[in-house]
This record gives sequence, C-alpha cells and structure tokens, in this order.
Amino acid sequence: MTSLLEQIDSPAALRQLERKQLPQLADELRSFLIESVSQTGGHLASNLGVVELTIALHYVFNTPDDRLVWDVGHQTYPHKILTGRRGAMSGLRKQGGIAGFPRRSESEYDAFGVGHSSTSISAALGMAVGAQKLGLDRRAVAIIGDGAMTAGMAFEALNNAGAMDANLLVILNDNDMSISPNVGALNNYLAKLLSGRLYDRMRRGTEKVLGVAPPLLELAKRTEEHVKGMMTPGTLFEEFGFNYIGPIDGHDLDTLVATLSNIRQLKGPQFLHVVTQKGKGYQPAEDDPGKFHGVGKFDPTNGVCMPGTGQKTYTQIFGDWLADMAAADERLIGITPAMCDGSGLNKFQELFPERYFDVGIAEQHALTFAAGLACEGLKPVVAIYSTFLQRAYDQLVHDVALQNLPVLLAIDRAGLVGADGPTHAGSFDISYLRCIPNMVVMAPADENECRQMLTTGFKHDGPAAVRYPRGCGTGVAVDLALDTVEIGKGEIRRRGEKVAILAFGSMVAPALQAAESLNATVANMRFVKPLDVALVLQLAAEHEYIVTVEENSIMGGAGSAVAETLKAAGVKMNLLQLGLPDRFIEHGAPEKLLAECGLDAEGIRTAIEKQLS
Ligand SMILES: Cc1ncc(C[n+]2csc(CCOP(=O)(O)OP(=O)(O)O)c2C)c(N)n1
Ligand SMILES: CC(=O)[C@@H](O)[C@H](O)COP(=O)(O)O
Ligand SMILES: [Mg+2]
Repeated sequence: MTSLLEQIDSPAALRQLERKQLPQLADELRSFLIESVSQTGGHLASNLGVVELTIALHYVFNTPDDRLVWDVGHQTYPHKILTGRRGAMSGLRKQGGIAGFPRRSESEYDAFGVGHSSTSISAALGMAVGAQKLGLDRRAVAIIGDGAMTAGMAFEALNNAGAMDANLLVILNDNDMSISPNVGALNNYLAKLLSGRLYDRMRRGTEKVLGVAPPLLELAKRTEEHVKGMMTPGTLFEEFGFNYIGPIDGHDLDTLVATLSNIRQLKGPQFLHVVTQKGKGYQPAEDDPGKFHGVGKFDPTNGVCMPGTGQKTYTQIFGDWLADMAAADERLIGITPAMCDGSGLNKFQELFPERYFDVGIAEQHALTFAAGLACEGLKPVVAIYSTFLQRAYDQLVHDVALQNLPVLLAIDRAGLVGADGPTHAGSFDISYLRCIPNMVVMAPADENECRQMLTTGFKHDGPAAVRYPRGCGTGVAVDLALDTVEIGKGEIRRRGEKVAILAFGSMVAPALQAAESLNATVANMRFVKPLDVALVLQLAAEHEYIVTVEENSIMGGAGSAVAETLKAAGVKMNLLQLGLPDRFIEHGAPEKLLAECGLDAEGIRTAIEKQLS
C-alpha cells in the first residue's frame, strides 16, 4: 500500500483525499506517532486518542483560517504532523526542535499557545468574537479534554460563551481520563451521559442520520433536534446555552466528518461531545494510559521504557516523606490538583485513601480547600508544580497567607524542567512567594534537607513552601527521622576568602564546585524567607564580593532579597546576582539550558572571575 501520510504536508493536501481514504491515513499516522515518540519521548496516550478527531477537524475546517484551539496542547502531535511538521517530529521537545505544545511562533496552524490547561474555550471565544467584530466568516473551535473541563476557568468561559451568539464550537474530548483516572462530580455526570442504552441508542441514531448525509443546514438542524430529543432532559451544557450534540464515537471517521461538516454550518455556541480512548491503537498505552501519558524513550515493540538510574527523585523523596509524616500525624491531609503521579502521592494515596484528595485540575480550589481544612485544625499539604501554583496566586495570598493558615506547599518542578519548556518551567516562584507576608519559603540543597524542610514547614504554624527541582538531587543519604531545621538559619558550607557565594537550593552544589578554584566561601542559605540576615551581614563584613545564585528569575528573586537586606543595613558592596535571565527559556535538556544561563559550576565560576577582573 502506498503511504498516504507521506503525501500530506498540509491540511490542504489532506482535504484532497477521499473520505474513504481517511482510515488508512489514521492507521499510518498512529504507527508514525508510536515510532516517533518511542525515539524522542513525549506525550503519547492522549495523542493516540485524537488521531481520527484531528484528521476530521483539518478535513472539515478551513485551517488555518478557521481556528483550532487545543486545550493543554499535549495532544497536538497528530496536528503537528498534518500541518507540515512530520519531519520535525524527530526533534520534538529537543533544544532547537519543535515544541511539545502548540506555539504561535512555530506554525500558523497553532492558533494559540498552551501548556497549562483549560484556557481553550476562553481563547476560542475571543477569536470567535474577534471574527464577528472583523466581519469574518471564520469558525473557532476549542478542543478540550474531560480532565481540563474540570477546571473553573473552563466553566467561566462556558458561562460567558453560552450567553453570546459567537460562532464557537467546543469539542469535549471525553476519554474518561485525566493523567490519572478523572475525578469529581462532572466526571460522574459525563459517565452517566454515556452510560448504557442511552449512549447506544444515540450512537445508532447519530450514525444513521449523519453517516449518509451531505452537510446541509436543514439536515444539521434536524440532527440536532433528533439528538436533543433523545437527550431529555437537557444536558448541563444545554443549560449553559450551548447546542449539545453527541456523544459520538471519536474513532469513527465517517461519523466525525459528517457531524463536524454539519456543525460547521451552524451559528452560535455549539458543543460536541466526542468519546475517545486514551492510548487508542497501541496496546501498552491502552492498558496503562497513565504511564503513557508522558513517557521517555521506549521500545515500540513492547512498550518497555528505558530504565531509570535507580536514584530517588525529589518527587519520590517527597512521596516517602508524605507517607511517613501522615503515619506520624493523623491531621495531615494530602491534596493534589490532578497530579497524583507527577507529584509523588501514589504511596500516600494507597496507605491513607481517606486523607487523600485529588481535586481535579483546580489549583485555585486546591489552595482554598486547604485553607478551609486548616481552619478546622487539620494540616493540609498541597503538592503542586511551581508553574501551576501561578494559577492559585490570589488564593495563596488572600485565603492562606492573609489568615496565616498552616498550609504546606510542596512545590515540585521548581526551576527549569527541560523538555516541556517555558510553559512548565518553575522560574518565578521565589519571586512571587517571597513578597507575601507570613510565608516561609525554603529551598533545599539536597534530598536530605528537602525531607527536613518538609517536616519544618509541616510543623510551622503558618503558611510554608518547600521548592525543589524536577528529577534527582545530589544523591546524599536521606535520614528517615522526621527532623526539622531552624527557621531562618542558613549554614556555611565552605570557607574561603574575598568572595562569598550565597547559594539557594539546587545551586548549592554547582556553587561549591565553582568555589574550589576561586577559593570562595559558600553558604547554603536554605531560607529565601525569612532570610538569614545575620549570615548575610556577617558574610558581607568578611568578604569583598557577595554573589547570589538561584534557579529562579533574577528579578525579584533571592538575590534581590539579599540586595534589599544589604541596602537596609546600609552596607555598600560589590554584589553579583546570578539566576535566570529576563526571558523565557526554551525546551531542551535541563543541564544544557542551565549551562546556557550560566547556572552550572563553570558558568558561576566564569561570572565571578569576570566580576573580579
Ligand atoms: C493548569 C494545569 N494543571 C495541570 C496540568 C497538568 N496536566 C496536563 S494534561 C492533564 C490531564 C488532562 O486531561 P484531559 O484534559 O482529559 O486530557 P487527556 O490527557 O485525557 O487527553 C493534566 C492534569 C496542566 N497542564 N495545567
Ligand atoms: C502536559 C502536562 O502538563 C503534563 O503532562 C506535564 O508535561 C507533566 O510534566 P512532568 O513530566 O514533569 O510530570
Ligand atoms: Mg481526558
């Protein structure tokens, strides 16, 4: 059989195919995806689930003029492949290669940049209203998963869109999975919508009518009424002011193409419910969609992943601590906004299911829910990625910190994260946390200190945060006792002359290396807030140069805290602040990216030498 995929370098070429050729294209696309991701790593299961939907969307809609807005964007590999980036897939998420998410700068087909979830309906609504204002006959389509639909932002957008007449299509890609199994009342509701005879009847009805029909407006109207007739009482989405259509089988290209063609003729807010399977067509991913949500390299013949080093990651150190601390204190409640596995809560979930809460993709709610628990004397621990905590900033300030509530934030993925790139980098948390009154902000130099800081934050009677990076630390032995560190106290790790390097968290190790040839003093500052002012002033008095190093934006970061401290004490001295520059850092291998930012031992040494000379 000749390859169809190789002929498709744009949606325009795809639209030249006959409809009956599309299943072959889907097969080829799926095989290509598996092979390609097995070599690069990346998000696999969600992509396998949207192969047919992506083909149908580009087949029916006039992309790029019609706007496809993918939610999260981790499921856009088929979209990238069909929009001229098949050859670039070998460089996926590598430095200089294409991104793992849609990027407006990467392709005209990437209508909106994403990485964080639940933005698609708002953005697509903006585009639909924009088209209206400009007098353009353009369609805007938001494609959102059932997991992403659990976020408040999605509902804010539905609420707004349902009361407007913009030509917006929302496609709910319902695979009954978030990264882990999806949770919550909405998920239960969707399951009910799909359950039993109702769904069977609907599928038969929808297929019968749509499968044979040309995409005429009249027919579409009748189809809608037909579907609605079967869907009494109105669905939640109809109550929000949308025309609800579906559920339809998201792997049946005939149904997809016919339905989308009809919907494209309709005006006003439309809602299409599509049912797909995460990992579709690749047995290992169908069997374990959570594992294949995001994978490293693997053997495509059997799905076996490349073995790790065996060294525990910070995430695992946190996971062990959480289980131990929960055993020691029954007031502990563990909360995750849909990142059980990524944040390392699996062990805790298994041991203490009644104290485990996956709240869905709802970072804002996670924080305020924790605040409520804290009001009742419980001890909530919110495990959250640095980048996703950005979403819950007001809740942290207004609900947690202002009331000085004892909520512990276990902030994973602080600093550069590598392949996911700037949407997921934790570049700002030190800056945005240290300006909040009442906060204690800690950055461990190694895994052992991480465990101690988690205990310290947990026992502290107020809001506290421990920020640690993705992956492994120095590999030091971890003392399993639940010891604490003194709040606001740093330590001198190396004594030298002339130059004092004040290092925070992950930068302590490279600072120590850099200090060797410079014979510099190195302090492990441990606390961004409260900063060890006495130590800062002592080091300032004993040295000619102060250098701060952190894996966070220089602007407003820990170095700024040191600068403010020196200024407040009236100390005038040479101060060099090292950290992330004032630009977004692209995807790539974290070590290389850090080196490019001058945040490896060599970079720190060179920067100091330059300053000295
Ligand atoms: C604000 C935010 N929180 C958490 C995540 C991490 N995350 C990425 S994909 C995902 C699950 C999405 O589920 P769904 O929308 O159903 O898509 P599926 O993977 O099932 O295709 C989560 C929790 C994120 N990207 N953004
Ligand atoms: C798309 C998304 O937001 C997540 O899947 C994220 O890519 C996970 O990152 P980690 O691999 O660091 O857990
Ligand atoms: Mg899903």
